[in-house]
Amino acid sequence: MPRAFVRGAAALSPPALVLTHLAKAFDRPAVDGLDLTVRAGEFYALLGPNGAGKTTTLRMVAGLLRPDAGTISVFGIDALADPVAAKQLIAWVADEPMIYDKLTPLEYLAFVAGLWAVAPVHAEAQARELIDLLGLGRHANERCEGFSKGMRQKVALAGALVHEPRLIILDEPLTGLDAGSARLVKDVLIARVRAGATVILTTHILEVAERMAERIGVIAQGRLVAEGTLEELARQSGRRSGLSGGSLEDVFLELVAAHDPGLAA
Ligand SMILES: Nc1ncnc2c1ncn2[C@@H]1O[C@H](COP(=O)(O)OP(=O)(O)OP(=O)(O)O)[C@@H](O)[C@H]1O
Repeated sequence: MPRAFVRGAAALSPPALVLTHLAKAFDRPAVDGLDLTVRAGEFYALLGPNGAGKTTTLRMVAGLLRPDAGTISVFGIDALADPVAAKQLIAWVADEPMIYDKLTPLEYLAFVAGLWAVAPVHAEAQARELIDLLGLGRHANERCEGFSKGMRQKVALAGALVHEPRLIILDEPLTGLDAGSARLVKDVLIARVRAGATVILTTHILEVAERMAERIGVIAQGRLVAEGTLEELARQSGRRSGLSGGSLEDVFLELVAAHDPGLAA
């Protein structure tokens, strides 16, 4: 499908994700009145220091945690009122995903596709394509129990994509992958965005956000403290510090320190 057509369709779609005043506290607030909008068809990276509330936010979007307050809308669907409809549009890939060790990648993907009621012929074609794209072809018929952490991560990603979700949410998807595997995962995600899907990922690898994301959101202490393209973020941080330019690392540390002086170097 031509890219311009895909882009045009995305522009007509409701946003992939709208969070308003989202809040969740454990013994103290983890997500604290978060407002965030991710457009349809966008590659969006969520950055923030350890404990900023990124995973908690995404777990609420994926329907794994109930917010204390706020709203979650996924392509216009109220995810709190109709979680099943929202979940059908979402793929969630945790930072330490669970897969079934006794199954082979092909069996696991067939199982997951069955849960989503994907037609078996289509599911098998999807599964084989994903397994090949992620470099797992040689292991397609081996049980996952002998797989390395990186191989398991790729099986989990393939499982999350097999029902062709419109919103793909990944928590630290590239941590622990070698350079070759990371490249394969990045290529698969970019291909999905080109085909019209929306990707939201968290990462501590700033270069990933810098190179892949169309927009970057920075979270600190459970709130969105800055958002935009890399250039926009640099301008926001430059205005504060009186400096301009700088790498995403400079900009990120500046923005986070401005909202949490305890983190200032
Ligand atoms: N299940 C839980 N029970 C108690 N506290 C929790 C729980 N999950 C998260 N928290 C707390 O909520 C806060 C936000 O955690 P969260 O995992 O969302 O941060 P994060 O931005 O994803 O951090 P990291 O980059 O380290 O993964 C932290 O203070 C954390 O200790």
